[in-house]
Amino acid sequence: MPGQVIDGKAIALKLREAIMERVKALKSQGILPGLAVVLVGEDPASQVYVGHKAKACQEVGIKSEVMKLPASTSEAELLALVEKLNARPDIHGILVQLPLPKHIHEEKIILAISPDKDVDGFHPLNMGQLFIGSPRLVPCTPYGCLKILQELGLDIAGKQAVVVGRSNIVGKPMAALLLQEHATVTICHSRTRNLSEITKTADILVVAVGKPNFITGEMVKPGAVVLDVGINRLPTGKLVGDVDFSSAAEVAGWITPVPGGVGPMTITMLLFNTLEAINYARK
Ligand SMILES: Nc1nc(=O)c2c([nH]1)NC[C@@H]1CN(c3ccc(C(=O)N[C@@H](CCC(=O)O)C(=O)O)cc3)C=[N+]21
Repeated sequence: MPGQVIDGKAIALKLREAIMERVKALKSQGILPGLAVVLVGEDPASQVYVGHKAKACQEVGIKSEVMKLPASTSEAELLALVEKLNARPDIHGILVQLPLPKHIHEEKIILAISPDKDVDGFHPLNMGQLFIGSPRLVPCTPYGCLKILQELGLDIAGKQAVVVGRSNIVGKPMAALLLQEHATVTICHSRTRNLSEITKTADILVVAVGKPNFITGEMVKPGAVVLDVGINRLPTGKLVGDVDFSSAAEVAGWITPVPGGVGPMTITMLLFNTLEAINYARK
């Protein structure tokens, strides 16, 4: 029997309604949540994502400030802007859109963002807190994947979870979150041998490799939950994930589509983290 398609958009909308209520309550206490989104360069895909983020903020009542800087911006100039934003009491969250132009060291910028305003959860302090089991601000995409599992009422404890991809922004924090929820976690990557033997053991399969249709139905355990983090634009203009949806959906118990799966949850968790960051703001 083909698996059920997970409506990430519907789950995201439901969570955003709760976020909207929290924003209202904060405003009645005189607190206006503020998010700064910094975009360096003119990458068209990044422009679109930043637009989505600003619109989502507006819809729930969060103040967003989008700062667009030319690709020629120096590392020192970007660091100076981050310092300014760190010091602003009206800005609770700072997101510097990645990837950055090659002449800017991403690691240096991430380190410069105050861990208290790091709504991406990429700062080593927040990443470290997650890995020692005391999560603070949690990276939005893996957090969104966890919320999907929780909202659907799917058990994680004791399950076999396989994460395909070992990036700092998705694979590693995803593995840490699943471990925290008591799954038995395996991380696979480009050097993994017998990948399909391992993916076939997964009750929960999370795929974040950036390769269109990389995981096919034969690699999926019958009944598994498949979360597809990939967003790949084909030359035809079609948007596809890292999972071959049609073959995997025949085998999986639950599966996220692309678009309309994990993506809307990522933005929802960014809104959520912006409200969380208010708790870390210095009074
Ligand atoms: N510092 C930083 N933080 C990020 O969180 C970050 C980043 N840099 N750089 C780029 C990636 C990408 N990303 C997406 C978020 C939402 C959708 C999303 O909402 N997708 C929708 C629509 C897709 C579409 O139509 O284009 C969907 O999947 O249904 C996609 C991609 C956040 N990123």
